[in-house]
Amino acid sequence: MGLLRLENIHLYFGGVAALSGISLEVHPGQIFAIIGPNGAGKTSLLNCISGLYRPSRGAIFFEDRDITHLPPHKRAALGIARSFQNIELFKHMTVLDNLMLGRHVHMRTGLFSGGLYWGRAQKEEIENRWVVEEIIDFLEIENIRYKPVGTLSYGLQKRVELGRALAMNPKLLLLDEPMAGMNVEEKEDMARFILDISEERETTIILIEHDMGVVMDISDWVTVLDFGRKIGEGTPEEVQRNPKVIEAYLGEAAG
Ligand SMILES: Nc1ncnc2c1ncn2[C@@H]1O[C@H](COP(=O)(O)OP(=O)(O)OP(=O)(O)O)[C@@H](O)[C@H]1O
Repeated sequence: MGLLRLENIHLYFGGVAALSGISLEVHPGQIFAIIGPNGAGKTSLLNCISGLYRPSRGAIFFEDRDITHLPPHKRAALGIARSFQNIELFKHMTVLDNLMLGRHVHMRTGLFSGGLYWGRAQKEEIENRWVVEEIIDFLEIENIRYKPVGTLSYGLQKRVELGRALAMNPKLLLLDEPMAGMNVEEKEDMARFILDISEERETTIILIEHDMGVVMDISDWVTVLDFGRKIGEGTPEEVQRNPKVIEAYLGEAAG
């Protein structure tokens, strides 16, 4: 059974078709890559999955439940978390506080409850702190937990953003170009964390990435988009041999 299923997704902006009839199935535990040239529709597809965009046509199922009409926060509560192409953290706040904010989807008492609920809120806060400390260990960012995010290097900020998505304990993690703008060493670290998230935390991952070396190294399955259509899919080996994919994208990426 697929964890996530997209059926015939169409998305229009005015007269422009950003996505034309995309169907796909993501299985539990997969690292599932979406690749394709600029403007192919990758981010639009991710936005349809997270709920930021509502498809013009088609349906989306998560754990066999139709989520097509659910808003982003309800999808997040079901276990779908995302990171953004451009870092969207609170730069003046510490690493720890940014990660604690990532826990808010799990707080029953809410951020501003007081009085009567104080005891429960305090207990939840302590539990949340445990979860976040475990993520801090996992991402090896113990020594920067009290630093304001804005003072960190780009690579570390991306790692904190990953941590914030992980703080939601997602079943499905959506990563939009997690390695963009990184140097080789930072990319290697990020690739290792993605593999560890998949293996140790048993989280399914959908990944948009332009670095083909990384994609082919770490993905289980690759889907290729071009002009809003799916032009190929398969294992990394299959996709690299697909003439349509080579013509539309890989030839250009390799050259
Ligand atoms: N909010 C929007 N309003 C209007 N058009 C949009 C919007 N978002 C995306 N598009 C259009 O939809 C098409 C697909 O864009 P999208 O950003 O999904 O591609 P992409 O594959 O993620 O590209 P890149 O690799 O450059 O990030 C493009 O033609 C783009 O101009």
